[in-house]
Amino acid sequence: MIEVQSISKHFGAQQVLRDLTFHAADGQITALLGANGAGKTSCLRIITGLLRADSGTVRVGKIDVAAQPLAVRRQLGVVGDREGLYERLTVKEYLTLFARMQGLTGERLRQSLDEVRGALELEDLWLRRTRGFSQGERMKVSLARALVHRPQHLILDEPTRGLDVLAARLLRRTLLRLRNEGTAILFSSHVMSEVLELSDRVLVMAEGRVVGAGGPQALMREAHCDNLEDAFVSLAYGSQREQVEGEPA
Ligand SMILES: Nc1ncnc2c1ncn2[C@@H]1O[C@H](COP(=O)(O)OP(=O)(O)OP(=O)(O)O)[C@@H](O)[C@H]1O
Repeated sequence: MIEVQSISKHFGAQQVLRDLTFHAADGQITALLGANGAGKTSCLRIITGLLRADSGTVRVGKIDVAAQPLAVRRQLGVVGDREGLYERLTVKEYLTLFARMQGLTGERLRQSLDEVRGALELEDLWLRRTRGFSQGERMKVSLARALVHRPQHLILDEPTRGLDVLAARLLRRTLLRLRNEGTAILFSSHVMSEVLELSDRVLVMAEGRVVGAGGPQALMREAHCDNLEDAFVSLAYGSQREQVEGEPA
């Protein structure tokens, strides 16, 4: 479970997160929907420990991110908005490096590498250096890096951006399988069809707060809309914006 409790964040004079509270449960896919600049990436970066909140707490699997960032990283897989591939390394070398940094050795290391190579269809790329990889190839390697230590929690920032149909489909299939295995998945997206297909729960963010939360169907009912895009527009750009999710997770 990922628990975000009353986090706030300023950049200079700009307040980007305002007393933000929500949770993402194990065995569920939770989507963060919000306009450009709503604060999704800032929020995800705080959860992963890349950015510090001004106030509030984040717990991943009950561990406080600010107090024990390394312990949290062991439980967390992250596919970020900036791909950090090491272009001189082959896929195998790159994933081995990250798996070792997560403490995997010997048979466990070998098994984990075999698993991600098969699950993400990396066979043809395995011994290639990542320099010049296409967007879809880079995503597959990033996702493999995020999953190689079998984390209980997975965070993805706009994961299907720039992917072709087959790569996006592989990603969606992988997320649904992980969800069914009990992983807590939190992802941001602007693609309504993808959010509708994948999400058990949607958090609509506007101006650094959650202004709507629930299953896609429930959000549509709440907004009196028959599609998610209209419901999102109504909730995110409606005149009355109140934080609706204030309960401790
Ligand atoms: N390091 C930073 N320094 C200054 N301002 C920042 C920084 N990071 C984010 N911001 C600002 O905070 C606001 C929220 O940005 P953030 O990237 O969290 O939004 P987002 O919801 O992910 O947007 P998008 O959908 O466009 O990716 C934006 O106005 C952005 O310019």
